[in-house]
Amino acid sequence: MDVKLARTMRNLPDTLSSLMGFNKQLTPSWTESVSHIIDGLAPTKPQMTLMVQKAENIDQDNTESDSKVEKIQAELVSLNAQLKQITLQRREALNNYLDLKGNIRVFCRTRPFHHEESYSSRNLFTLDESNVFLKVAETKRKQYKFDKVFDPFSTQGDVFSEVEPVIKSALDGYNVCIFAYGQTGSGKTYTMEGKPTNLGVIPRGIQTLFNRASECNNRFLFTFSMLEIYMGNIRDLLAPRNKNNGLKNAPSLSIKSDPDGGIEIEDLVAVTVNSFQEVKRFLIRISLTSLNMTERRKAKNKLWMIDLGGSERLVKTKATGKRLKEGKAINLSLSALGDVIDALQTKKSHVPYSPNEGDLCETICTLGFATRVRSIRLESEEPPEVKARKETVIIDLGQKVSNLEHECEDIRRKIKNLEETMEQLTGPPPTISNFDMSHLSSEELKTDVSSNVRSSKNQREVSSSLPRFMKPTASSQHRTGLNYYTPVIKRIKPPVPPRRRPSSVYAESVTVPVNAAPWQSECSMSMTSDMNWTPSIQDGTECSQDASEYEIKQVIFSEHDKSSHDQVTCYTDYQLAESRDMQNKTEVKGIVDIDNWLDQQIVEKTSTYQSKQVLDIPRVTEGEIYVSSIPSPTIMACTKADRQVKDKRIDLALQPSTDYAQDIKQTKIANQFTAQELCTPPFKEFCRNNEVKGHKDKNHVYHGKPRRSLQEKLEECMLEKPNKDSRSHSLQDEKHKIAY
Ligand SMILES: Nc1ncnc2c1ncn2[C@@H]1O[C@H](COP(=O)(O)OP(=O)(O)OP(=O)(O)O)[C@@H](O)[C@H]1O
Repeated sequence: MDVKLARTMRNLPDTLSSLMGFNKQLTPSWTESVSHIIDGLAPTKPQMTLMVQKAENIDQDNTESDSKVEKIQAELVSLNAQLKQITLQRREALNNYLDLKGNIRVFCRTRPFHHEESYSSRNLFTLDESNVFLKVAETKRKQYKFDKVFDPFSTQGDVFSEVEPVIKSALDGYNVCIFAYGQTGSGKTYTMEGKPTNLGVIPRGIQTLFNRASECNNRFLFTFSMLEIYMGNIRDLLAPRNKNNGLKNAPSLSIKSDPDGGIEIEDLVAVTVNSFQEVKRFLIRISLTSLNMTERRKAKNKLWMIDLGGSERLVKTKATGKRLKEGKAINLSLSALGDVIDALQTKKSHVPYSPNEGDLCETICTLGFATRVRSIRLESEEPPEVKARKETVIIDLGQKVSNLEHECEDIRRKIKNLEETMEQLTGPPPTISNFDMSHLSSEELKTDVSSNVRSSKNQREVSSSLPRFMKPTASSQHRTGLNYYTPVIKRIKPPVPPRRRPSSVYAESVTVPVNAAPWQSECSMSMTSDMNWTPSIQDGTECSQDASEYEIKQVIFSEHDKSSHDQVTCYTDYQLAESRDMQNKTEVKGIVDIDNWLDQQIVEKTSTYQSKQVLDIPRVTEGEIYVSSIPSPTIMACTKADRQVKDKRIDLALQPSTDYAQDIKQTKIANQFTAQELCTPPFKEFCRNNEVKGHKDKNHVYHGKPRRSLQEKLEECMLEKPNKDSRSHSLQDEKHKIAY
């Protein structure tokens, strides 16, 4: 009946119009057909009853489903509000916790002894939770105090659990810098990078960032850069290259600061990454120890994770030639790092970021000095009762953070379930297409890049004898009459909806880093440059800082930006939808998509790099430990950009209490002791097959090879075809490498 009825119904208008006007059609056959239609249309009584019932059921169903949807919507609104509230509380608690713990925190980790290490050296130190006691003479022990001491049995997880809260705070808009300091072989790389089976701080940190970012209501854009500071020059390790334009010839980059206090490294390639897996591709591929950076839009907070060059003394290394030069520069750099920290710690009126006020780091000094000095306070100044109260508050806050994190997780789970139910009831939500995230980030970066290039053109003429990144800032040029100052071009900012500031704490975390940020992120670089400046002038040696860096730039969009879409979507989804568009935009502006970047490298005759890279990496099993006479400690310092905590509930002095400069100084002294009394250079190297290679001259094995820059290593990996010679050369030359 249905098909027939449908046809009849379709014809009904014609039929009715005929009835109304065209009497001539009232023929017997027409009348018959109309009666037939009417018969068909009129349901029988039982049919009618059924239809009415059906209609009632549908109505009822619709009403039920509508009320269900309404209920879910209401629940979602309430849960999202709760989540927002709890997230703010968590953020506030976490930041209070970190502030109380100290904005500069120093950990000491001693690595396990190798079985070949002398037994006598094992009695040279003892440890407790926060002290290392070093036996410096028969009856004399020196005490070194840290925020936490990790004994040789500590795991990578133990170390990371101390660092993790600081890394999480980077997502809240704080600048963070984590670096490892210690002599060669003390375990810096192991701690920072780890091994594939036992990941260190850097990969764990990156993973945490991605995990947290995907849970968060904000959207993030992570970009990844990698650079090396070597012999006074900054080189971009991700810059496109080919055979003719090898890394050796790659131009040195300059650090540029702008009047806003922002610091940028000009023309630095930034590759977008969407997941930990993508970052891992870099790690695998480049296999470097390094530094990470997160960047919050507007606030531009950065996370740096740095594996510094070895801190051993030159007298011990007996290095000559290029190696001596490099060693000198590294040690000068490290000692300048100590001086900077010392000045901050002891609240000296001048922080030797730089030799004079007219150099590159002027802006950094100005912006960073007050913030840092305010945050540093010697532990000994703290009365015991305050300390005790502080400890209690820290424990409470730690517990609070963890409870709140659990609450957040619960709520997120509920939200997810409700959204799934909603989807079943109403169908999938519309896809987001109107939120152009790429233009926000890339526009900003575009202006940065272009302004960098612009200022660099001017700067290039200034003091060309200096490494490029040490050139004076625009403002100092201006002040010293060089007049190379070029104002940063007016940034074309994309239209951004007004930012919502749900609470003072959130507002702080959004706004304060703009002022407080520079010192943290820039100190890494400024220390590097400053460290080198004076010595380079004084002794004429080349400057170098053998630290390499990863950067992850992160753009966080305010919740308001996102709330217009009324749904939580992680960046990855968005990125998929917009990837082509974004790619086109970002490539022009110095940000490239990871696949593109990798393709570029492969196209540029690097098809062999992977096997080369693998060959270059000695596989050291977990059981193996690099030989050194004493597991001299790796010092890890974590810093978080300071800002005032306005939580009235905590009426304690919030100054941190690390004796950092003292620690650094003492570490230097310790190295002297170890050099005289304790150290015997390692005498074997690890090979891929774990075979121990003996050497006639042990010192030669340890010191004989110049420190190869990361860039050189990379270049070798990228440009050379693997051959037996290079492979054996590499295996013999490389004492050890990062095992990624
Ligand atoms: N905590 C640890 N547990 C086990 N092995 C460790 C630990 N720390 C370091 N090692 C091992 O000691 C060796 C030297 O460590 P690592 O390469 O990290 O030193 P480093 O300080 O980074 O040296 P360099 O300054 O030359 O880069 C490596 O083989 C590493 O696996």
